[in-house]
Amino acid sequence: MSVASHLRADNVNVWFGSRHVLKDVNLEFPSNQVTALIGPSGCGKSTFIRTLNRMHELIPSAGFAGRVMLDGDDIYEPGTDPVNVRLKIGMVFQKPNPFPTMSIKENVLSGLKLSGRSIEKGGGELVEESLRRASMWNEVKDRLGEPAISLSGGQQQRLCIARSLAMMPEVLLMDEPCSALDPGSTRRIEETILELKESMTIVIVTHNMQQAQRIADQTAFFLAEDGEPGHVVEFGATDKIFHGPIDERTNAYVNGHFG
Ligand SMILES: Nc1ncnc2c1ncn2[C@@H]1O[C@H](COP(=O)(O)OP(=O)(O)OP(=O)(O)O)[C@@H](O)[C@H]1O
Repeated sequence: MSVASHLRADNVNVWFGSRHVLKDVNLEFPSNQVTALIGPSGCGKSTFIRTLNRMHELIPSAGFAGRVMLDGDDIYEPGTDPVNVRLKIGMVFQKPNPFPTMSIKENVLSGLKLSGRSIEKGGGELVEESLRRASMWNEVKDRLGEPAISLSGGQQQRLCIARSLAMMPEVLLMDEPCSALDPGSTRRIEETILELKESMTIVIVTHNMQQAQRIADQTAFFLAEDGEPGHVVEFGATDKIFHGPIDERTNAYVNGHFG
């Protein structure tokens, strides 16, 4: 298993208009590891994760400074195509967002089609592989032509994961992927994440402290204090953040005293 560093944020700063919302974020995401981003609402976790694949810049008032290095190359380097960046660094959102009337199979292939990539041999093998990796092949293999809306919420979220996987990303960003799901579906997604990390780098925003401890190798605690921009208070091995944090604010947050 590779331990080479894969994704790295160097001095990331973010603004919305003139409002500075993230200050000097430096984080490292080694390959084959899951990193959890935790912190109270509004501290900038979603904003930060969107800088990691250049989705942040789709917001008109968005400002950005810093570097995000993918295997040594800055994804913000002038001349770099953001569409290519987003193919390598996929994203799964809080609310499952499959195309509701498109079939399960078409949904898996939809990201590829939208990006204009060619699909080999009708895509059958890729659909199967992606659904297997998202741990839902056995559930849907006999109903690939049915619309995505016929799936449960948890299945729809795994379909969205399969859609991302069909693009063969190197990194998967997940913004609270289980917040709309029941505990059973949440567990299944967590199992999927642990399997996926064997082949990619994963960054996940979560409000669920148990979830971070179950799946994350390392954890970063974000905080925005007294109108100041959000920043990383503490970053390290998940066990250390939850059971031996250095900073008193981390200790208070992970033990549910605020946020
Ligand atoms: N599109 C936007 N335009 C202006 N301000 C925004 C926009 N999106 C987020 N913000 C502001 O940026 C700050 C960080 O928001 P963000 O959603 O990243 O926080 P978060 O930690 O992910 O919160 P939550 O846990 O509630 O999802 C907040 O003050 C928010 O109001």
